Amino acid sequence: MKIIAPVITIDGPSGSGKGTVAGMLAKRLGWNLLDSGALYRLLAFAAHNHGVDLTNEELLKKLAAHLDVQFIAATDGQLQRIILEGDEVSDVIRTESIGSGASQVAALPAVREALLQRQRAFQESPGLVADGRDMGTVVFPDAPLKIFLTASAEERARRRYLQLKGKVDGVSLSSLLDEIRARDERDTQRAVAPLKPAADAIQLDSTELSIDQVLERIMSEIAIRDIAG
Ligand SMILES: Nc1ncnc2c1ncn2[C@@H]1O[C@H](COP(=O)(O)OP(=O)(O)OP(=O)(O)O)[C@@H](O)[C@H]1O
Ligand SMILES: Nc1ccn([C@H]2C[C@H](O)[C@@H](COP(=O)(O)O)O2)c(=O)n1
Repeated sequence: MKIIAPVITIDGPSGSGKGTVAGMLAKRLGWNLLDSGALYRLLAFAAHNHGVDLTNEELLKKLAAHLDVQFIAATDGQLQRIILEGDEVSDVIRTESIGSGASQVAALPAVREALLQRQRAFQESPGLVADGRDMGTVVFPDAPLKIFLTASAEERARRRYLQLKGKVDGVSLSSLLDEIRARDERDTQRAVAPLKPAADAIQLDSTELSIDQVLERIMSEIAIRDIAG
């Protein structure tokens, strides 16, 4: 009999801290990690490299189905690495402009369909922590623990500003806030798999919480459910 590995989903808007918390949680539990946003970012990046327009649903669907990508799991000294067509792209896909492109391609139903099985394939023993926008609603609807992580747009822009300041030229708090609001609008208003909490998700507002406090809240929900053995 095949044992189905448990999944913890963490969904929420950009900058709420999903990726950070998902990575820490996966490490603490010794589970696999799915950064689903990276797949949409990789597609936007690959489209740019191959000269594919971000509105060309047919070509993007083909590109998504054949995306040559490798996720190399984090080790003690190193974060997860992402390799696209043989090149390391872990950092270059993190810009706000690739994020915006990802949000555009993610609104196309054929693209989401093409990436669905690839995401579900991450559900392997001993368990999976998956972060994104539709992990709890569409990709892993049976997950035993679903978190919907939020924070005010102003706090999310502030976090992003601190993250990019000194690394990216010309970064400004007000333009980051505008970009975050535009991405929220596109991700929540699209027709297919919009960003929204699953009916059975636990909503956690991290505006006033540290990363460690968020992690401990999630650990206590795991303990209550006795999910991680
Ligand atoms: N609770 C928190 N308090 C302060 N800073 C935080 C908190 N959570 C995350 N951060 C910081 O905010 C920044 C954005 O976090 P992160 O990339 O995890 O967000 P995200 O929700 O995954 O965003 P995206 O969806 O755009 O990838 C990072 O620099 C991270 O260290
Ligand atoms: N499950 C997902 C994950 C991501 N997206 C889209 C929407 C986001 O704006 C974009 C980039 O994601 P991020 O890396 O910032 O988490 O990708 C989605 O539609 N569904």
